[in-house]
Amino acid sequence: MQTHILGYPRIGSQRELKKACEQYWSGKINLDDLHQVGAAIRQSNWKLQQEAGIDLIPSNDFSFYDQVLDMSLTFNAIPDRYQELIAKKEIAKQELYFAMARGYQQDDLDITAMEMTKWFDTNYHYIVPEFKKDQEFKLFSNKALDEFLEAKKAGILTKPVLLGPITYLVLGKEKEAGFNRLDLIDKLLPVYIEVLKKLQDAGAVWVQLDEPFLALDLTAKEKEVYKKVYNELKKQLPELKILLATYFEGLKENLDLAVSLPVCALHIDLVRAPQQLQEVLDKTPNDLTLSLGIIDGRNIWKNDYQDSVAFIRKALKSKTSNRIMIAPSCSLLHVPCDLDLETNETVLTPEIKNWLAFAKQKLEELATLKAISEEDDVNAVATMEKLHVNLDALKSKKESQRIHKPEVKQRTARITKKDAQRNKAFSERKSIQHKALKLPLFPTTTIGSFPQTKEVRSWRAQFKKGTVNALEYENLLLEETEQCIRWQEEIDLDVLVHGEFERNDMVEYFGEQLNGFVFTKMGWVQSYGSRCVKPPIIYGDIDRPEAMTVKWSSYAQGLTSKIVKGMLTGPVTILQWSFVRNDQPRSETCNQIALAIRDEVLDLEKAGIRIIQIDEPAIREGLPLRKTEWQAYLKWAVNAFCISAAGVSDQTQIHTHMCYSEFNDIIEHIAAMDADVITIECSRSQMELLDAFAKFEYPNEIGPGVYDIHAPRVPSVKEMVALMEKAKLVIPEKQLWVNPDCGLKTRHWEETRKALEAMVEAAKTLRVASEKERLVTL
Ligand SMILES: CN1c2c(nc(N)[nH]c2=O)NC[C@@H]1CNc1ccc(C(=O)N[C@@H](CCC(=O)N[C@@H](CCC(=O)N[C@@H](CCC(=O)O)C(=O)O)C(=O)O)C(=O)O)cc1
Ligand SMILES: N[C@@H](CCS)C(=O)O
Ligand SMILES: [Zn+2]
Repeated sequence: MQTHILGYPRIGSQRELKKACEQYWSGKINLDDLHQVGAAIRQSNWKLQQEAGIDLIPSNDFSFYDQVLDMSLTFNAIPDRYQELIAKKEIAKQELYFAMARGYQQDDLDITAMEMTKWFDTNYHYIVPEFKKDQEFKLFSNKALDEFLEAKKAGILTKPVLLGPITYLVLGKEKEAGFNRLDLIDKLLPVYIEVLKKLQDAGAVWVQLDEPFLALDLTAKEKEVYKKVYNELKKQLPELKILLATYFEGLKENLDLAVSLPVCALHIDLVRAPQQLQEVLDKTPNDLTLSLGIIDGRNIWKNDYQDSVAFIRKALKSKTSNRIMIAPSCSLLHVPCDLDLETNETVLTPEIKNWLAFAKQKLEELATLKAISEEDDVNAVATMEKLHVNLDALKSKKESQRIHKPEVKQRTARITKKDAQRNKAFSERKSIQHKALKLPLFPTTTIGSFPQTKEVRSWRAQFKKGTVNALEYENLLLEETEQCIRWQEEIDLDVLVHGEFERNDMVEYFGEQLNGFVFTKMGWVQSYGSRCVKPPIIYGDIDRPEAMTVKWSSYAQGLTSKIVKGMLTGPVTILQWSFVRNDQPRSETCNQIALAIRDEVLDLEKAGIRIIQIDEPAIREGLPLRKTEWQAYLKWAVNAFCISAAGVSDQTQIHTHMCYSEFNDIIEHIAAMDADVITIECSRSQMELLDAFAKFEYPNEIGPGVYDIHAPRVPSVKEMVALMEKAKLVIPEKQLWVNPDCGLKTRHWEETRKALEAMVEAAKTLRVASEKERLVTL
């Protein structure tokens, strides 16, 4: 039996990659320096796995930005707009790669970045491949081979990891009409084969092809393409051992297809879909190796050895041990690097730490599981000891007094339908709110955060270190908030925000203040590119010991006669972006958070805040990957949002915000959230996302993002007016707000100011145009 992993976190345990990339982008280090950091991370990851005794160590799981973008560069799937950059400059591949990820605004060039979207149901974002009708592919980057050779030089024969061809195509987008991207497979496959041949010639024995789509709902055409592709690979590369990796879901009705593909090994996710083991065993041909994904690659709880060993032994009854591999369920990209770095016992108590395993600890778990499962004498001392230590940790968690709070459980049990309903319908609330708020047509606002400057972050870092005391820290933040309010008044925004300077992150900040959560110091996980998040850990029943944001919002409101919008993160997003307890349904945990947020909403209202935004960017990402499970999820998720929002009076306006979402297939549920105003990220899709709202005749108000904040570029008034004119074609103007896309926290003040000034001018231009139109029709 062999152990292997599908991928290891590549940010470095001290976030070395993030720091090096950002230094490179700001010109502080050169390309060689950056490459050295990358190489050091790879070496360290390989060594760690070697030391832990992992049998089959992956390579090419490293990436400077994103593994999907790596594939696009490998196959030369470079959108045409970058040709100008290639032609104009003798550009290094690495620079072109970053330009594709982040856009390029230099030397008179203004090239937009490629789109970014969620990686399945995770909080990781990938760069969406762009395909055109006459798309050609050729080998452009040798990254997979280079990294294989690099590891080989270090004495490790790795298993290179590539995104499988079908998943790669499905993850992409047709950028013009008239073709189906899956039909590009005939052009793509020869280049895949070229890459695989090179790896084989260089000595690779195993190659892992990630095909998570094989575990999702497939069309007949997709199924056919799976057969065609893997048969062709077998024909062209009969000697190469392909490990086909599925994860994030069970194979279900695709099982027959999966086991019929002529590959050497099939990896299945037994954490998400433990029930599939028996059927998979029944159907797996003798010569197909089965890789059991038994350690949770998406969560941070210690593995249950007893359970896992039972799974492994069950598999060993059907198959010989040389046909079994064990592994984490998916790449460890989604968990933090190393629990050993959590040394501050006041942040993470030893009791709770003893329940956890991060990536490095999961390697140890894997090796231990192999040792236990291969032990013939089940009473052997070493085996029993390891099992007992594990059992003790799990028992300590199960019985801990810290987890269960009867009053919290009783409160969620008492939730009624009425708790999730506003007093009056939106049609009536609308005029009550308009009278109370007196906002102009096309009201302007922002999504909440303003630049989190180095200074703001360093105050927080110093406060956490103890070199700045609580009062000094608070005063610095209050000053920053005041400047932010003055600044918004000056540029004449209609609905102001306090700026979110007090927040390290929109989820971690709330986690830190709620009971039932613990957080880490070094538990970073890559979110996109160099950006990381530190998900809090929900270990027990959740309640709110005291108000969390009222101080900031009411201070900001006290500074101005304009309306300041209160700013909260919603229950589904807090749930989705945290590591969640695994001893009760997610819906129950979500309801507990919803009640805590509801209390905060009511406290904000009491403190005189008249508009409250409850951000729910993760509602769509939380959708189950299989459609049959959507309804059940949407029911509890939307209900949790409603519970958090519905306690207010009709006069109080509730906003929500979502980004990276497509709404077509869930629009009725978005409508059921019944937020008075929804702001959505729209600029990169040129307002196309509004079509879903238009088709549904969505009655509530909408703020489509009028400019992309992911680049430092300042948009012109003209282009924002044009985008809003486009919006007006599908949504009545009385329903429309004007705001940017979200993410201003990642920008600098200079470009933020210029862009928002232009945005306010755009709104004013729209108002004048609308008044003219009104007079003409009179
Ligand atoms: C809206 N998005 C979010 C997602 N998930 C979240 N949990 N939160 C989100 O906001 N998912 C979808 C999108 C993803 N988008 C982003 C956007 C931006 C970031 C980001 O900026 N991440 C920061 C880390 C933020 C943070 O925690 N900051 C801390 C500082 C931590 C730190 O680096 N400290 C330094 C010392 C600082 C100093 O001295 O100056 C250190 O420890 O060395 C804070 O503000 O206190 C990032 O840097 O990557 C993420 C997702
Ligand atoms: N209020 C948050 C939403 C991000 S999705 C922000 O502006 O950063
Ligand atoms: Zn957002």
